This record gives sequence, structure tokens and C-alpha cells, in this order.
Amino acid sequence: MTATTKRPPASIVFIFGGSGDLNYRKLTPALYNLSLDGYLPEQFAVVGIGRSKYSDSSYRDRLLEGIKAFSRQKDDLDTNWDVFSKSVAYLNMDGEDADAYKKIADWVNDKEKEWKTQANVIFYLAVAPQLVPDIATNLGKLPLCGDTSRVRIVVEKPFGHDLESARSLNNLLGGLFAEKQIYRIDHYLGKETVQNILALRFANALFEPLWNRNYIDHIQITAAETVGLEGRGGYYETSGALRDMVQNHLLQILCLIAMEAPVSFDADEIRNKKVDVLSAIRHFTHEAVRDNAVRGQYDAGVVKGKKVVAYRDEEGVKHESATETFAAVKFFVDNWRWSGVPFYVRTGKFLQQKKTQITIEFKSAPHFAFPQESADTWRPNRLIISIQPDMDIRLRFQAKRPGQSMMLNPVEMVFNYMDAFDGQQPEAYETLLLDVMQGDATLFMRADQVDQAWQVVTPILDVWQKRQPVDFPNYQPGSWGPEDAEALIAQDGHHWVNVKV
Ligand SMILES: NC(=O)C1=CN([C@@H]2O[C@H](COP(=O)(O)OP(=O)(O)OC[C@H]3O[C@@H](n4cnc5c(N)ncnc54)[C@H](OP(=O)(O)O)[C@@H]3O)[C@@H](O)[C@H]2O)C=CC1
Ligand SMILES: O=C1O[C@H](COP(=O)(O)O)[C@@H](O)[C@H](O)[C@H]1O
Repeated sequence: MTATTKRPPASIVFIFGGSGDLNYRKLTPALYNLSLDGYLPEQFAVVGIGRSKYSDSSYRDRLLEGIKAFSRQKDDLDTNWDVFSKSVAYLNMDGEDADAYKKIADWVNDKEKEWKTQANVIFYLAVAPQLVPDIATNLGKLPLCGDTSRVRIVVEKPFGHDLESARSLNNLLGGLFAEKQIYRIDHYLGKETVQNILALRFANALFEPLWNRNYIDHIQITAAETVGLEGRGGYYETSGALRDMVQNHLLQILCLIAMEAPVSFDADEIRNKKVDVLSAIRHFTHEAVRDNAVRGQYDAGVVKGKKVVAYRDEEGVKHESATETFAAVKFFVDNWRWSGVPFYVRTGKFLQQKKTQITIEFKSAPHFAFPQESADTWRPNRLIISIQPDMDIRLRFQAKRPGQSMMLNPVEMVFNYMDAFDGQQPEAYETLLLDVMQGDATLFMRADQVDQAWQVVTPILDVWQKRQPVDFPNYQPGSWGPEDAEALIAQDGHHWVNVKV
């Protein structure tokens, strides 16, 4: 979310995990697209790091396959790749071998001599979380990393497995780097439609008077996926939906919806306002967890015409697994603005539709003056913010149905991203990588945000760990999740919004 489109200064990006899936599918395609769009500095290099044996040339060939499959821009690919790939190199080293780090320092020295200038140096840790402490410690010993103005470290999710491990990782990183050097990724914050929540709320005076407990009945945040584990069973089995999606992405969206207006777009100003929300979210007692949180696990079935096996039969998953592939929670933000307004949040694998969506449901008009017959078609006012795959904002209100009687019909005013703005949207990782090069941490998680978010989910994790689910598997692939999730919201007289209007 750089405030300027100026190119960043000379930059070298080291990717630990250069031979891995994230780099193949997301990071290199993002850098390639930034290059095509003219955002990369002329003096730019990206160096993949890993134990796999590649030469620069064979590494480039491998990445080209990823570009062909995953880049959002594919025109003139061979020519454009020829130009971009000149910036790509590979360093064969083991991140756990402390002696090998001299190679990195030498690489930077040589490049800076060639460029005749100092560069920003970014270390992107796209490796399994258990490797992060060793790599960060080894990096921290490089004299280069003491230069807080130009050296940054990017840490992928998951950031900790629980509150304790997140705190110990924060302490470790905090002892090695200044907070302003640490970029904790939450890729949802890089999505255009997620960033647009700030524009919608704070660049328009229209919504603010209504954006509170006086006018809003409740809020729903859904991140439904039609995919399953996608080969990440080993990781997912130790994680589950609450850790994988709620602790990070969905609580961050909740923060953007619930935060107070920032005074400026300074990174710490935005993050302070978000931390205020996180610290106001009610921590459930163990008793309250039962009433406010629902978990699910998918059975064997069919999604979008394709057969899928039950979660417990997936590779890397235990036979009697208690890991949830669906979670729904009713959160409360206990502050002046939101007191008493429920925030229903849900996410799950193998659901009926891919849909990330926020629904703001407004309170009913105080008095229904229309003929009683028209009450049948009456629906509450809603503002629906679609994050993906639809990218739109829809405001639902009542209109008079044409005819000789005063009958009502709900209608919508729609803003659609693709119609309103020409051209393609940058992918989240493009925005985030550019921000790191620019030194803008607004869209990254600060240590206290991560800590507060873990505090919010910890009571739920504790209860779920202690009480084994007796009814798993409890939802059909291709459905909207377990019946209890509907009951969670229905007990308050509401329904999940699954379809348009
Ligand atoms: N893939 C995805 O879609 C997403 C991934 N993430 C996160 O990104 C991180 C990486 O995930 P992903 O790319 O899928 O994982 P992969 O298993 O595909 O890649 C792991 C990478 O780590 C490298 N590696 C392992 N051990 C060492 C070592 N001792 N020294 C140097 N490099 C090492 C491997 O290289 P080599 O074997 O050559 O040493 C490989 O490049 C994880 O934290 C994951 O949670 C987050 C969101 C999405
Ligand atoms: O972080 C993660 O996000 C993806 C969903 O991301 P999206 O951008 O496709 O919505 C999820 O599938 C994955 O399990 C999780 O680790």
C-alpha cells in the first residue's frame, strides 16, 4: 500500500525456500509482474536459497515453468522472462549451516560493488516454521543486519503455533532485529478488496455515522473455500481452520471493519488502531466457548462434481484426527462503538462456493408504515463487501415494486471493481513485496497484533484440545458446513448470507 508509485531503491531479495512451492507459485510470479508493471528498481536481484542443487540457469528454467502456470500476465512471456531472469540467481546453501552465511555477505558485497551503490537487502523466509529460528539467528549474526534502515526480514505464516510459541518467536526476532525490520506476512492484507475497506470507510463520510451499534445489527465474515488441503496435509493436521484462517486473516479483516478512523496512513497509526480492536475482543471463558464457537470436519463426498475423501483419509492426517477443517465463532468487540454487536466469523475447506465476503446487516427501520402484505418481501438493509472471487460492494435497500399497490422488493446498488477500473488487479504478494522494498510495514503484522490475536483464539483452542469432538466428521463436502454453524447464528434470529440478495 505504498503511498507513492516511485520505484524502490536498489534491492536484493534473498528467498530462503527458493526451491519451494510458495516461491514457485506466488513470489517469483509476483516479482515478475512487478517488473512488467515497472515497479522494480533498475538495480534489482532476487536470489533463491536452498539445499537443492541448481545452477543459476537450471533454477531459472524451473521458475519459468511457474511463471507459465501462475503469472497473471503472460503476454510476450519468453521475451519478458529473458529480461527479468537476468536478475535471478540461486545460492546453494543449508540455512542451518552457520558458516554458509558468509556466502550471502559476499554476494551482497559483490553486487554492491558492481552497482556502485548500497542496496536494500531483504531476507524472505519461505521455509517451514521450525527453520525460522535458526535462519533468523544466523542472519542476525551478519554485521549487515545491524543496518536497520535497509535490511529487512520477512516471515511467512504460520507465526507460531500458539500464544507461547508466537511469543517466543517474537522475542527471538526482537532480540536480533529492530521491529521496523520485521515484516510478518498476512497475505489477505495485500488483497486489493481488503485494502479497499479502509478507502470505503475512511475516504467517505457517508458510512461513518451508521457504522456503530446504533445502526448495525450484526456483522458476518465468511471465507469459504472449495479446495481442501492441496498437498499440505502434514501442516494442516497440526493447524486446523482456527489457526490457519481465523487467528490471522479473518481477525485482520474484522479489525479493518471495526477499527476507529486513523489520523494518518502511517504504518504504526493503522496498526495501533487495529491492536485496539484486537484488545477489545472478548476472551471467552471455557463455558462461553461452547456457546460461541463451532467446529467441523469434512466427510467423504463430492465438491463441484469431484469425489473427495474424508479428511481423516487424507495423506498426512491421523486416522482419528480431531483437527477442524471448519470453524465458526461469534466474537464480541467490547468497546463503545460495538458493544452488543455480534461478529459472526466462519471459514472452511470443501464448502459449496469459494467466497470471501463481509456482510454488514443494519437494524430494522424503527416503524413499519407499509401495508402488512408488503412485509413478506421485506428484507433488512445490508452492505455486502465481496473480497473474492467476486470483487464488489453491494448495498441492499427496499424499493417499491411497480404496480398499483405499495409492495416492497429488495434491490441492490452495486460497485464492481472490474467494471469500475480498467486493467488487472495486482496480486496480494505483488503489493506486499513492493511494500517491503519500499519499507512500508502498514500491511504487515506487528508483534503486538500477533500476540493479541493469539490471545483471542487461545481459549477456543484450549477447549477444543481438551474436549475431543464426538461427532467428526460432521459436514458433507459441497455443503456450507456443519448444522451447528447454522444454529450458532440462528439462535440470534439470523442466517448466514450464502447467496446474493
Ligand atoms: N505454499 C503455499 O501456498 C503457502 C506457503 N506458506 C508458508 O510458506 C512457507 C514455505 O512453504 P512452501 O513453499 O509451501 O514449502 P515447501 O516445502 O514447498 O518448501 C520448503 C522450502 O524450504 C527449503 N528448505 C528446507 N530446509 C532447508 C534448509 N535447511 N536450508 C535452506 N532451505 C531449506 C526447501 O529447499 P531445499 O529442499 O532445496 O533445501 C524448500 O525450498 C511455510 O511456512 C508455509 O506455511 C504460506 C502460505 C501459502
Ligand atoms: O493462508 C492460507 O490461505 C489460503 C486461502 O487463501 P486465498 O488467498 O486463496 O483465499 C488457505 O487455502 C490456506 O489453507 C491458508 O494457509
